[in-house]
Amino acid sequence: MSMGPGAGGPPWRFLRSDRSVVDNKIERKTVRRVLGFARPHRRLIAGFLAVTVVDAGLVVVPPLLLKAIIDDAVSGGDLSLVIWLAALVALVAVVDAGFGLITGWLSSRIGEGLIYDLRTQVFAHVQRQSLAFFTRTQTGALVSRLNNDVIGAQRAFTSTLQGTVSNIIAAIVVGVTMLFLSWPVTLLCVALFPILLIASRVVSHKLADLSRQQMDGNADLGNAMTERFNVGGAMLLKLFGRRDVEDATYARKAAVVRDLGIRISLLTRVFFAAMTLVPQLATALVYGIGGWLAIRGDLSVGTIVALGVLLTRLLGPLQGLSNVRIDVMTALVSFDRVFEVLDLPSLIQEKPGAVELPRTASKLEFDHVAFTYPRADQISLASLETVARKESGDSGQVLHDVSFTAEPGQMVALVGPSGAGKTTVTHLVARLYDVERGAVRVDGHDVRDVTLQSLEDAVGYVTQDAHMFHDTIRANLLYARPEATDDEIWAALEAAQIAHLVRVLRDGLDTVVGDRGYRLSGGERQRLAIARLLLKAPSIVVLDEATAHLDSESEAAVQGALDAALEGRTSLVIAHRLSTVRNADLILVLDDGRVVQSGTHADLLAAGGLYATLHATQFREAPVG
Ligand SMILES: Nc1ncnc2c1ncn2[C@@H]1O[C@H](COP(=O)(O)OP(=O)(O)OP(=O)(O)O)[C@@H](O)[C@H]1O
Repeated sequence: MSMGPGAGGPPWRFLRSDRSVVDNKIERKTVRRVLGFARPHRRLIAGFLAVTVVDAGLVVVPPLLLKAIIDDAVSGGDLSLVIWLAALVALVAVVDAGFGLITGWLSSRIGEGLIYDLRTQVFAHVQRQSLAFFTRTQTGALVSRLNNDVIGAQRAFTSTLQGTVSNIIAAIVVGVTMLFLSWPVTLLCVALFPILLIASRVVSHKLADLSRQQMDGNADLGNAMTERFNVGGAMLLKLFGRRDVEDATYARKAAVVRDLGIRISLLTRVFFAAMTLVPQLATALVYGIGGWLAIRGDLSVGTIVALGVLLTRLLGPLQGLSNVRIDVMTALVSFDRVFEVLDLPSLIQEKPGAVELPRTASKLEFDHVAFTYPRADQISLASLETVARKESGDSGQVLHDVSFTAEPGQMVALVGPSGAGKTTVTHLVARLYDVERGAVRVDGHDVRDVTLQSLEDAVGYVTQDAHMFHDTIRANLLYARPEATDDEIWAALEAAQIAHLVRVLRDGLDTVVGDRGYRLSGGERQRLAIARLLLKAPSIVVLDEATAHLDSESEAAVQGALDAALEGRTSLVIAHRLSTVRNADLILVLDDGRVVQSGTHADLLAAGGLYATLHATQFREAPVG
């Protein structure tokens, strides 16, 4: 089945089951693209091929010298000729070793260059995927794609390049030399070779299929571990007491990989058994028929020995060439898997001719916005989700006709029951997703018409579980503004009410936080994220307030940090605290994706309805105002 990535067609054409790639009709397009990747290295490749060709041609020289030693020098009793010829054999060996070094060096430069190109391109491309892509894709599968497949592609590429060229040249040079020495013996040996070709043809398809299944199996195992061996996953596992079930599931997946490994190894061995049997039969033929011809006086002894040696040198390249099919298949499968990722278009694209949004842009407007979350098949690759199911439906419309305006410097608070669509509204501001109908505008510009960079610069987010990289506090803060000085960092930490905490840490700004670093509490983490936001200094702030119960001291600190973060900026806040809704210039009450009420705290309380109910149940009185 041919469903390769190509231009045109709907984006969900990429959701394909893995089997469609297994049945590898090796596509010309893939080969052309691989050659495209090789193009920047063409000088090195040309040098590499030139050395390889000369080196491969050298393969017939020692057997011919051997023939001359036996037939001319030894038979003629010419000692000085023996010495000269032996010295030549040694010289050829030295030249051969030198060429080996040069080709090794060139091939590693080409190979590593290729890995570098593929890696950087895939990384850059994945980074530019929409947030939706990451909500579906399993990190383990993606990491495996970035590592294993890229390396697999490179390895197969260089070994194929070297193997094919040197083997073809060697096979031709050796074959012609043998024909020249004795065509009857050579033709008889060659008659055995179709066995090699048939074996290779049968096995290579099967092996490509199995090795792809094994790659997927390994990725699956990797995924199982990345999902479970992090704090969140491990905790879930413990809290639900699922150890035995997890053991069994993992064992089942590992067993699949084990069985595939055994089948691959067995198949390879059968293949190589055929490969070694044929040369031995051919050698017997050379000595048997050659010996008979020598007795009849048609062949010299030196020629038989040379033929025997040449035959061993012919079979190596022929075996190599029959493996080329397997190498090429494996390489193309790896390349195909990498290209599959490279071909996935991002849902969020910058328009050609997009304009720069001024950094000071601060008026935010939602104009009759409707939104539906994209379906899985529009955003991700089935092969990057272990549990890839075709989902029939989409999320259904999540937002309906949402309109509001936040004037420069105003605070708009979003409130509403769980699942009402508050987070979704905030996602649309910086184009984490695009609206389905209507428009989101900043300073009158539709966010789809401005450059992504300028939009990202103008809008800052602080989420509840603000992510920190596993790095120092300083590095995490500098992420927002690399050129910030220590004084500016401390000023931001002061304003975010977290400076006192950082000061008492033994390593201060150099304390490592994030995944495996110093444990910050929810409130501290959010204040650190606010400091990061202050350094970035966006003109529009989107904030999801911490819901975690804070003690009064933290509450006061968070309040202070928020005041600093929001001052002079336009803000959209998912409000969980009474002080926030009280201070808001406009409160939007969302229910089931619709704005059901809007106004100030006082207006809404007086009006009754959903806001009054939420007020009674959700917003607790802040101890410090
Ligand atoms: N990535 C997604 N794909 C599909 N549907 C989604 C996605 N994210 C959220 N939804 C759906 O959109 C609706 C609104 O979710 P949203 O997270 O915006 O609500 P919320 O008001 O922020 O809720 P909460 O207060 O619980 O965080 C929910 O029905 C949810 O199931």
